[in-house]
Amino acid sequence: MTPARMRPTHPVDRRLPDLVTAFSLVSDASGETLEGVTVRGVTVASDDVEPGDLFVGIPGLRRHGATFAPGAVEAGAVAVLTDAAGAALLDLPPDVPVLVAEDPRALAGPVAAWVHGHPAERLTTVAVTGTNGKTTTTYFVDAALRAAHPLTAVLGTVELRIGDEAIESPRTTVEAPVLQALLALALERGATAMTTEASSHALALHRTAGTLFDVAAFTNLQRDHLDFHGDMEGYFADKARLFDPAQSRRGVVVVDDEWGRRLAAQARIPVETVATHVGDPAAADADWAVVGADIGLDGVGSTFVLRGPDGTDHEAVSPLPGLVNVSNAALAIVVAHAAGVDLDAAIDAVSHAHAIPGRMERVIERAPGRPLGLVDYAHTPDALVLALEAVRPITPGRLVIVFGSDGDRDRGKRPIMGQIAARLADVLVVTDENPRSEEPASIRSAILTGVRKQRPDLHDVREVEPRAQAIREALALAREGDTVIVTGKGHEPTQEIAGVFHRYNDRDVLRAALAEGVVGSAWTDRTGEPA
Ligand SMILES: CC(=O)N[C@H]1[C@@H](OP(=O)(O)OP(=O)(O)OC[C@H]2O[C@@H](n3ccc(=O)[nH]c3=O)[C@H](O)[C@@H]2O)O[C@H](CO)[C@@H](O)[C@@H]1O[C@H](C)C(=O)N[C@@H](C)C(=O)N[C@H](CCC(=O)O)C(=O)O
Ligand SMILES: Nc1ncnc2c1ncn2[C@@H]1O[C@H](COP(=O)(O)OP(=O)(O)OP(=O)(O)O)[C@@H](O)[C@H]1O
Repeated sequence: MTPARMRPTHPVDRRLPDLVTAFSLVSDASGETLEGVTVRGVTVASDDVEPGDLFVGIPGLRRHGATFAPGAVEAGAVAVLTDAAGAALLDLPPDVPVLVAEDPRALAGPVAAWVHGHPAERLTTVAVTGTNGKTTTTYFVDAALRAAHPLTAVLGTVELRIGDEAIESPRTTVEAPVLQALLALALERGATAMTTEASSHALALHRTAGTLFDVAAFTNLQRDHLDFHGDMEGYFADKARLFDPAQSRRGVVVVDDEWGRRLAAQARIPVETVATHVGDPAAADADWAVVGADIGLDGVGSTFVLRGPDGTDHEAVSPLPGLVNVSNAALAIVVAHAAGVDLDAAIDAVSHAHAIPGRMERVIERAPGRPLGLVDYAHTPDALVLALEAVRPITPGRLVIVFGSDGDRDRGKRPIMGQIAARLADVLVVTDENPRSEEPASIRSAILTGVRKQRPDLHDVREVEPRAQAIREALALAREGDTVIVTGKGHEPTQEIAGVFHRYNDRDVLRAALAEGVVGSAWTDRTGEPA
């Protein structure tokens, strides 16, 4: 099923004249024409139209959505909402009312919320924004919300999940009408809470408009997406939109970086602050602070002490490796508490949070005769450093990495990623990620240029394709005490090669290789050297 089809199964027919009145829309249709029309869904994409929909023709960044109104009407749209420029493009049958508003993109969410009966008002809702850690934090928050809510929904980069039913997600934050329909469906299924990632694109493009979140969360801000937001100020301003009274009731902000401190100072909603770096001066002024952390608990996660606003210390656990996940876990606990979950229950639930698909996911558990096998989404230099630094303290043996770099994307990062891997890991298996239209060998070659800077003799470096074979070779090289980390693709269910999406998943390959008995097979006891 596609996300656009995840709609309530019992939609309510809403009278178009009521919608016109509720949003003060201008209509070209006579009162009589409007009178007979009812809408039961909303979409901004002609391909997603279902019979009975209102099609919103958005003036896009590339083209005007109104151009696609005839196709939308053919597919069953009963009315069109657009702006004056869009209306001027239209030549529709006279029985299809055209409604005009100044900013249809900003209205798509509120109109969809209205059509679906404002589902968010009947759910506990949380939105998580920030450059890194959104997915992880969202799943930790969901784990904590489940302590108080029998059925929850979680929406983000990895999947769109309601209870135990999930479909692949097309992007980090779905289109505004899709979000409202998902909320309505979640309600129908009996959910009482929902957590979503809110990307900066989504906030800039009003995809979350129409929902007043109970709690908004901010992880951090690092350089990213400047092609879209212009500069860091623009990027920050778009993230800050989530902390507006029209968008969220209250906020929880990590104040480890300057952007978080600015956000907390300027937000026009009540904000609780969280400092997650032990010993950071920011902790003195923060409401919540991580005052001690012990990484490597049970060979993987970490324990930490979270000091609350009343000065009480709480022992907590992050089930995922590395200090960044102490940050994410601390934030999630405070967010869930702000959303009404008992603090001890939130702490307990986060400590037992299930694996997050492709985020430091433990696919092979460390065991006698076996390495630890992890899959992580790190696909930028910064994330790669964090991932490898997180894994080193939990690796008594050698750290083996399988990695590549994307085609048709930032070429500059390829040698940097190679150099980082050579510096922070012991054994490197360089392979393909999503080569897209590029020649895979030339991407690997650029990575190896960076590897050579750090390790000119290429000792313990292999170049292997295809990716599945690279994972098998890494496992063959690994022994008890080692860690094999496969980075770059995380949960992704496909690999894009020469324009074709092939079904492929790192976790499946790791599991299959384990089952085939590949672990350690490259070693011969006689020589002590891998074959
Ligand atoms: C850069 C960006 O975010 N673009 C978004 C923007 O597109 P746009 O304004 O360029 O749309 P357009 O192509 O000019 O089309 C205008 C309108 O015509 C409609 N249309 C277009 C073609 C057609 O056949 N029928 C039709 O109805 C489109 O749905 C749209 O409503 O508005 C569209 C409608 O809301 C979005 O679908 C589209 O997201 C595109 C698909 C996208 O890829 N966005 C990515 C960059 C994104 O949002 N990523 C973030 C995560 C970023 C990260 O952290 O990595 C995310 O939340 O996933
Ligand atoms: N709090 C954090 N600070 C910095 N880096 C982090 C943090 N949490 C996770 N990371 C790193 O960022 C990468 C992506 O993590 P995650 O998927 O949770 O973030 P995200 O914001 O959802 O990013 P994306 O939208 O790309 O999935 C991981 O590889 C991890 O190593």
